[in-house]
Amino acid sequence: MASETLLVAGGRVLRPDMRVTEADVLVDRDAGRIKAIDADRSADRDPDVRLDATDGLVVPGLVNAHTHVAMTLLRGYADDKPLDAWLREDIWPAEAALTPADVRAGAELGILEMIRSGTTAFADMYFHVPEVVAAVEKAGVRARVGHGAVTVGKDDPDARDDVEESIAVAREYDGAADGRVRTAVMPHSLTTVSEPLLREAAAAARDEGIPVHFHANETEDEVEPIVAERSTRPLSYADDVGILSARDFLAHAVHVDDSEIDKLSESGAAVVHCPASNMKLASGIAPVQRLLDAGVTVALGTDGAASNNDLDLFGELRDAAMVGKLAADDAAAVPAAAAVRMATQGGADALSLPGGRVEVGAAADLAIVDLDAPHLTPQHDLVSHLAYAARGSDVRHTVCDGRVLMRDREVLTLDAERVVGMARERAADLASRTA
Ligand SMILES: CSC[C@H]1O[C@@H](n2cnc3c(O)ncnc32)[C@H](O)[C@@H]1O
Ligand SMILES: [Zn+2]
Repeated sequence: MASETLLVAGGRVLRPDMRVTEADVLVDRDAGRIKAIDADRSADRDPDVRLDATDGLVVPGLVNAHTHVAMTLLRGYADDKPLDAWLREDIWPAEAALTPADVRAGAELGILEMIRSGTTAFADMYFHVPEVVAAVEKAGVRARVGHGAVTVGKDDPDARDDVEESIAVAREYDGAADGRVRTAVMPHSLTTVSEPLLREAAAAARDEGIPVHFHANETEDEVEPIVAERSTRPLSYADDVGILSARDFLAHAVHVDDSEIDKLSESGAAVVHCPASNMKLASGIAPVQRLLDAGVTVALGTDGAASNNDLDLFGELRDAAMVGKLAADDAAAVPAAAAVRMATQGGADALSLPGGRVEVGAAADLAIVDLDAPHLTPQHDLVSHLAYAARGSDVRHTVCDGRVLMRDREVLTLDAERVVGMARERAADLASRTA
């Protein structure tokens, strides 16, 4: 029996080399792959499903390469503090009160927000991971998920338990949701996990062929103790404990020196740039153009919704292009195409997930951006529009793995009203419990 088809018809298409061409995109729904990109618009005149892309631009589904999705419940809970105080005084005490049902509600809310703004894949570091997996499965997106292990401040058995949970969760859920869920071992950071347990996490990940994901070089306060205690830079330490390989990806890399940029480039480890979170927590400005010049794979992440405060990756695209110029003191740095590559190809490559490119044979993970808007008029350069002018609310349809997740701005896989209502209830209850 012939497989079912989806035709995304009447639009323009962003190609992997950043050219924009007029074409229809034909999708094999059973395989979840792009079957044809047809400039003659004759690919399939009778598809099983048709999406209208008139006045639209078909782009790869965006990849949010670092978040803590259930932190949507903590959006606006604590603002205007630097990272360390924010985590210790507000966020960690609140997170200690989160139940599995809270994480489920927060994850569904975050995924709803991401589907609405054209994100089809994300990396998530949190706890109560089965709830995140269930939300991903239901919503139809892709994710690389993991349990974030923290050992600082815990006695030995508790510290070990947390790292073992990170390893066990990574083993158990890799390949869940028909392969849309992949995993990573996720030690929280180089300063919040002890050296022996970092080494154990690294060894387990290597044995399983699973990546390691962690926060690194986010603030000066995090770099200084490592340099003082170990007389080495944090990424040299990360390399030494075994968490800097071509599979691994780290969030932030704000305060990196030349030797660390070389290390990233030699190892093949990817960086997830989180410009909004870095600005809001005043962590610093990552040297993105220098990373790109060194050949490092750079992706974009929102970080959690409590330090952003949204999960709209279009905001990161714009922030990355803008702040990249400031960091380099050069208006030509991080041009629009580089920012778009980070949000698409860079994200898929960093996470080792399918997608990130609209090309034949690639995963059918797509966002169709509606160009018929005053703020997207005129249309001299659509790559410029994606980086500097488009917003998540411009996304008209979202497709992941060949399945339509949002059609004409209506999310089909989640009941938006129920998800928002549940998140409101859970957040109010959490606030009353932590007051
Ligand atoms: C233990 S699960 C992950 C953990 O990370 C916390 N977190 C959120 N944002 C950041 C950030 O910018 N740097 C470091 N850690 C962060 C989150 O609240 C969870 O506790
Ligand atoms: Zn983070």
